[in-house]
Amino acid sequence: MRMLVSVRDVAEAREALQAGVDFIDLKEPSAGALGGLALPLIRELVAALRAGEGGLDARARPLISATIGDLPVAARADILARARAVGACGVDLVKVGVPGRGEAACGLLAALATLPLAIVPVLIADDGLDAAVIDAACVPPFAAVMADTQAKHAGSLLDLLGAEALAAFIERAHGAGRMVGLAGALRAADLAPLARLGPDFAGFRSAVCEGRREGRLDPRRLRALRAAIDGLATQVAAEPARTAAEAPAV
Ligand SMILES: O=C[C@H](O)COP(=O)(O)O
Repeated sequence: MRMLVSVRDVAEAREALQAGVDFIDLKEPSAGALGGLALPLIRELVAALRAGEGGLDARARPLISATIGDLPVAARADILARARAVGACGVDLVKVGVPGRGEAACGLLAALATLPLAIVPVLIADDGLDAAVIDAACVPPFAAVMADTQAKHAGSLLDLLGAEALAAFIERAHGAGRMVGLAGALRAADLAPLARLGPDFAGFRSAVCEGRREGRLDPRRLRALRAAIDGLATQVAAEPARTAAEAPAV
């Protein structure tokens, strides 16, 4: 399971790189769950990350994603324009929040699928995941699909949805050949169940900040989470052998 961390500036990007994250996600956490940074700042951060400026290690080469901001599903024209503008800043992936259910959300996904961009639909899952919306988000143009939460103080994505619903989401997305990411106030306690679910990556902000997610990244928490995720990989890799050897005959 790869690790995505949301950052708002060069100093935070440096902290995240030093901790060895796999994805740097450009976001303004105080502007909402998928708060967007100003376009000039996104361009500046992408250039600094690619060139290794400002103490950033260009050899680390994380994937760079950026969010477009929290926009209502009805603001389709604004969403498409903002996705194009963020994509033009040179990021690898453009994360677009898809709130709601039914035709409005599916219509937005169909429109996003026409853009010549590497878009990651982020299904806002506080009220559950709609099967039709999952299907519309799992079509080939999309680079990956994520589930995340809007309300960050109501528990983690796992608390809100439960492992069964998330397993069904991951199975559907993997079956369609999409990479899957999970986020939503995920904490260290969620790591073991997450690893069992097997998303391709997990996204973090709340768990790696001093205090609330609107605060600053905490290098100590970042490194501890990186180590815990690395430890999980070893643990999960060891599980099949142990299971085969120790499983009782039935
Ligand atoms: O995309 C990742 C998010 O920024 C995660 O934020 P969170 O851990 O506060 O939900």
